[in-house]
Amino acid sequence: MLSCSLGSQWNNFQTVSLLFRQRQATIQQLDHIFQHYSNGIMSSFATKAKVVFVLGGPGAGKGTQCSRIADRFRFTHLSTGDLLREEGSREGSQYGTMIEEHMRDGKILPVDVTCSLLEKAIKSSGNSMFLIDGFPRNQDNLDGWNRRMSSKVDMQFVLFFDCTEEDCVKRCLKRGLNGSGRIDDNLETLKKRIQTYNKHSLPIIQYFQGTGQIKTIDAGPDADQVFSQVESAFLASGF
Ligand SMILES: Nc1ncnc2c1ncn2[C@@H]1O[C@H](COP(=O)(O)OP(=O)(O)O)[C@@H](O)[C@H]1O
Ligand SMILES: O=c1ccn([C@@H]2O[C@H](COP(=O)(O)OP(=O)(O)O)[C@@H](O)[C@H]2O)c(=O)[nH]1
Repeated sequence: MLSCSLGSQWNNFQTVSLLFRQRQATIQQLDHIFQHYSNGIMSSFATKAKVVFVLGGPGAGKGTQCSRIADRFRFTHLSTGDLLREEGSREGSQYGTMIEEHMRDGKILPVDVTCSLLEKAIKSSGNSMFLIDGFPRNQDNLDGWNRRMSSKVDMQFVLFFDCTEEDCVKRCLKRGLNGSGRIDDNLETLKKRIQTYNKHSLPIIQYFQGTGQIKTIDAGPDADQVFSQVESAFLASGF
């Protein structure tokens, strides 16, 4: 039996090399053995992509912190909101109107739309470590992800930015006033986003709390102080 550990792969190569030196195998046999062993070595390196989900209320600071984590720990930051906005404004997209309407109403898009964009971004990134920012936001998201993606990646943990409703609203309104250009950074949509968050996203956060996969960050202080908590959480997980 071939083992996938590097130690035994090395022993296998030593055996092949000995056979060759002792002229006890034909070139064809050696080639066959070499292919077999090198496939084993390749599979021992082909590890699954690592994924961290990043959750929290609208404006909690998920995007701000994800940029810093990506720089510090070499993750690729996949903001589901940004992926949806890009898809929504892509010429010829069949989802343009649907995305705009859902965002304006603070509603969550069907998981197939979001998951397809995530899968495409993961495949084309060239990286193997991902922050998935703003997803999963409801049971449909979580079920769809589990059906489609969970066996293809290694979920590490869920980073939860715990922020008061008051701070969330203030930050989004300020972001809007500073020219975010987002159709949902206004008071009317924000009320709906907060309702959606409380009704659909909090139960998902509570679910992950139950499974022990959550790392909670106090998102109230300034961004530097928040990042020092985040950094400790990643270092404690071996990143
Ligand atoms: N810790 C913080 N304190 C105050 N403002 C913050 C903090 N973190 C982010 N912000 C600001 O709040 C707004 C929302 O942050 P963002 O990272 O875009 O949130 P999210 O991705 O959760 O919607 C941005 O304008 C950002 O500059
Ligand atoms: O997985 C996702 C992520 C975002 N959205 C939509 O995109 C909006 C903006 O999301 P984003 O993450 O950009 O902003 P946040 O509300 O977290 O500040 C949400 O209100 C939803 O309408 C969605 O449907 N599914």
